[in-house]
Amino acid sequence: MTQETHQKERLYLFDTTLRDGQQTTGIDFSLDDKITIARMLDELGVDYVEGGYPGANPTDSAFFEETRTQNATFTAFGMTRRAGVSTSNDPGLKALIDAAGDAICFVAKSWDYHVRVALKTTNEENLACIQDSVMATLAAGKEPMVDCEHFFDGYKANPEYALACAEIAYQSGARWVVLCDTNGGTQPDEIEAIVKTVMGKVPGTHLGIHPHNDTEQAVANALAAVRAGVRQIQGTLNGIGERCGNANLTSLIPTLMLKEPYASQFEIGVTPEQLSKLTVTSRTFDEILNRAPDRHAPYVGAGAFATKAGIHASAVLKEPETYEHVPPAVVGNTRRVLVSDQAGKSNLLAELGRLGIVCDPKNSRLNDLLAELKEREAAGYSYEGADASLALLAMARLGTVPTYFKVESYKVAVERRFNALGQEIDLSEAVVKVDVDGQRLMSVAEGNGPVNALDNALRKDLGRFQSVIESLELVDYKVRILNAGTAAITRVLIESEDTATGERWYTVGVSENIVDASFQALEDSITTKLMRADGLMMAPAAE
Ligand SMILES: CC(=O)SCCNC(=O)CCNC(=O)[C@H](O)C(C)(C)COP(=O)(O)OP(=O)(O)OC[C@H]1O[C@@H](n2cnc3c(N)ncnc32)[C@H](O)[C@@H]1OP(=O)(O)O
Ligand SMILES: CC(=O)C(=O)O
Repeated sequence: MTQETHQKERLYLFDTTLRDGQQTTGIDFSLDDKITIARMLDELGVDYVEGGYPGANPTDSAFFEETRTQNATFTAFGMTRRAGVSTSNDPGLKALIDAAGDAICFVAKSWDYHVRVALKTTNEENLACIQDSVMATLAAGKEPMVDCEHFFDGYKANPEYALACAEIAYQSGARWVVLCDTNGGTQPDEIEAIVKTVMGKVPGTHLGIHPHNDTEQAVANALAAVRAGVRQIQGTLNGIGERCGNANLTSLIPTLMLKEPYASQFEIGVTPEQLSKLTVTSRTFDEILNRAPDRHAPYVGAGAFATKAGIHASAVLKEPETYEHVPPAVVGNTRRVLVSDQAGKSNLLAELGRLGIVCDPKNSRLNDLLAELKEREAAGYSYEGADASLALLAMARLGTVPTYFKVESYKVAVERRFNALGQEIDLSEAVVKVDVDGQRLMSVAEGNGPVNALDNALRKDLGRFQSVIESLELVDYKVRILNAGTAAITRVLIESEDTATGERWYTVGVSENIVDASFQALEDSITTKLMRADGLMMAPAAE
């Protein structure tokens, strides 16, 4: 019997987060950001890290002075030599060649329309610009590659010229000729067909793809190009990039490693161990960008393996494969069964388990709790994102929750007045009366708004519990108005942190009155802190 050995083909990942990603509206990396992100990308296992455009701005120039990647090929980006100028007289090209880095990726025109309008030169001179720039890079001992800008649009307008640009780049010695869907409008079938014709001029082992996401098909276009023969993919972390973004490497990496026909045909530089860090990499990157991670992101979003529907949850708990396309752990994500108005008993039991609340599935109070949760959700509560409030409610209905303090009453006054200089002064003042161990405590506090004043007053004096809540901090406060008109209901979600341990939890309040809704969420937050300090409530398993 002969054993069939199957050699996988190598597929290369080229990351342009620090270059095309920097062209995203609203994203502006600092030098420190770039250094951190380059390290993350290197650890993730991509083959190329394109660091930016040395010479174009002080951050990129400094970055190239300070940074080296350990594993990935560190790449500078820039344009080919300017038309009508020799390579030795082009300061931009000199800055690129002189910059640290192992490779240079040139952006070159490949659409004759752009040559005429943007460069204002001849087709022949543009071909000479490509050739000279590649050869100068080789002469400097670096790896040249050429991003053929607008390749697909250029091919549709003038196929001979677009192909001539790709061919001259390859024949001059470019390691990679990268076909760019710069305006992002090309469809997967077109990509596949056009790449196949380019393969007649440049072998697939030297071809790359750089798709943009303007029709939300950058990932599909990258995969179409791979099926047609290219062996390098350019993309970014979390899909950032000019306009609607680039091909999302955070989605492409697991697809290439876990899905057919790619998984059997190709290997990439990312190991299964590196793949298991994908979720943390993606979320850390969002943290650097100072934005909330997309809950619905494929593979890595908090909702990517979250099950809400009762019928699904019941099956997932029997065998996860029933509703999961891959096991969440392979990408470092976790399974989550949510409790909401779509839930059944299976959801509830799973979530109670995650919150560390032990409950016999036959406990008759479970059905009552589920019914109450659904009624509360109908009234505006949302427990999906408020696990501490859910835990408190469940513990109260299935067992007991200690009464640490009882709020007898509270009052808030909001005042706007003008001082002697005519300056406007906004003042909020709250008075809270609480009963702790039969002793009435009254606190008065001011704040920059009624909710802040209330929070300050409630936490000013909780008697013997005061030292326990000292490390409690509110880190986020979200208000949502649930229906329009005079009967509007307000839902308040509060995120709290124990600054001593770094633990965070979420509580919810709902009322026709924003102050009352906030007060409910604040009370739940403080009770959670006290119960955790007493070991009566666990921190939930990580999402
Ligand atoms: C498809 C892409 O994503 S390409 C991404 C390109 N990235 C960036 O542009 C970001 C960084 N860019 C910059 O900081 C600046 O544009 C610089 C420093 C590169 C150049 O700045 P300036 O010299 O002021 O030129 P400016 O930006 O106004 O115009 C670009 C010039 O380069 C020329 N040019 C554009 N592409 C190319 C190319 N591939 N090869 C040769 N020349 C080119 C244009 O014709 C234009 O020349 P002109 O000034 O004679 O009209
Ligand atoms: C080079 C590049 O970023 C593009 O053509 O889209």
